[in-house]
Amino acid sequence: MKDLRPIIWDNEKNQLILIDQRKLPNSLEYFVCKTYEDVAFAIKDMVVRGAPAIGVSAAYGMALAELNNNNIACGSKRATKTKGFRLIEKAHNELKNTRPTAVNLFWALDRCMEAYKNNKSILNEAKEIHNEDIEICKKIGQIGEKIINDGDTILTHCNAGALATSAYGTALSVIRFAHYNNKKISVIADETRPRLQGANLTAYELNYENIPVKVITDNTAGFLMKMGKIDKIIVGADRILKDYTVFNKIGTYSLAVLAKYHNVPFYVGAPYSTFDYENSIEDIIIEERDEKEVKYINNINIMPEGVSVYNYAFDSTPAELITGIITEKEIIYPNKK
Ligand SMILES: CSC[C@@H](O)[C@@H](O)C(=O)COP(=O)(O)O
Repeated sequence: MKDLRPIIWDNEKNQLILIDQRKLPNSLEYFVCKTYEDVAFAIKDMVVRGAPAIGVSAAYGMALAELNNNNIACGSKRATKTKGFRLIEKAHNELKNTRPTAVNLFWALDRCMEAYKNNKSILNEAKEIHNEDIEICKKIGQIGEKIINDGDTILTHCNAGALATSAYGTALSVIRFAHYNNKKISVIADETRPRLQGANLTAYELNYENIPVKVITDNTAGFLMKMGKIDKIIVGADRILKDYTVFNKIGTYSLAVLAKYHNVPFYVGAPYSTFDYENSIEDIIIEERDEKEVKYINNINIMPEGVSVYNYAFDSTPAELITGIITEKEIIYPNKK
């Protein structure tokens, strides 16, 4: 079976093709980006989501800005070098403002800006970031699968799978490679309110590869741990600080606390591009999304008029709750002396 590739660069038409994740699991449709503004919209509206995937998409957004810029430069209204630079800077800023928490976005955009400043092709840089991400995710799976035992039931949160990256995923790459190595595993996917990435995306991609998966409401996780039905938890990450504080989808912290209480090993799968060595916890902006995501289910209001909500998209989990961080190079054990 062909593996899921959420990000495709169309070399003939010079356009970016994304799996439209808003439409899953009911239909597999594609969203075409011809300009960097299309890419900015796709990230904001969560056509594409997941830390590595938004980084790679944003890099192609920069490439589209460069290509469209070259078209202007070649046309009748030939742009001056300074005007060209300003246009690339504008794309860089607009793409940076799409989502605030996942560091891969800023990392990929800065890498493309640097390439541009050094007179290199942004498109080549974007393709490099894309190909690297595929290899890195594969490595995370190959290194991480060693922690999985035959017969394990693994709980995961949100979607840290192929759909959140260029292929394989981070947390789900570990699960995939255990499955590829014939370990009999099963997965419990938190539905992940309010956007339901677990129910819509994780269940979709595991089912697509015939990896056994069951979906639970988020508030079922503790009870399953109490009954001894969870052997391990593996989640992804949107940002990891130098003290190994992990920012990930809202609900990750609650899971980690529950895991500690129930002695369930708690792992994070993430590439080094997710590490942020510069900022500390108080510098990180936790995205707050539209309250409609909580207030409405299937376009039907579920709350009394005038009542407000909290809709934080991410939370932070301290290193003391984390058993290991699986990267493309090694497994880091933050609490091993
Ligand atoms: C491999 S991706 C890790 C995270 O990006 C993922 O778990 C997550 O929290 C995604 O959040 P989302 O809001 O869907 O972009």
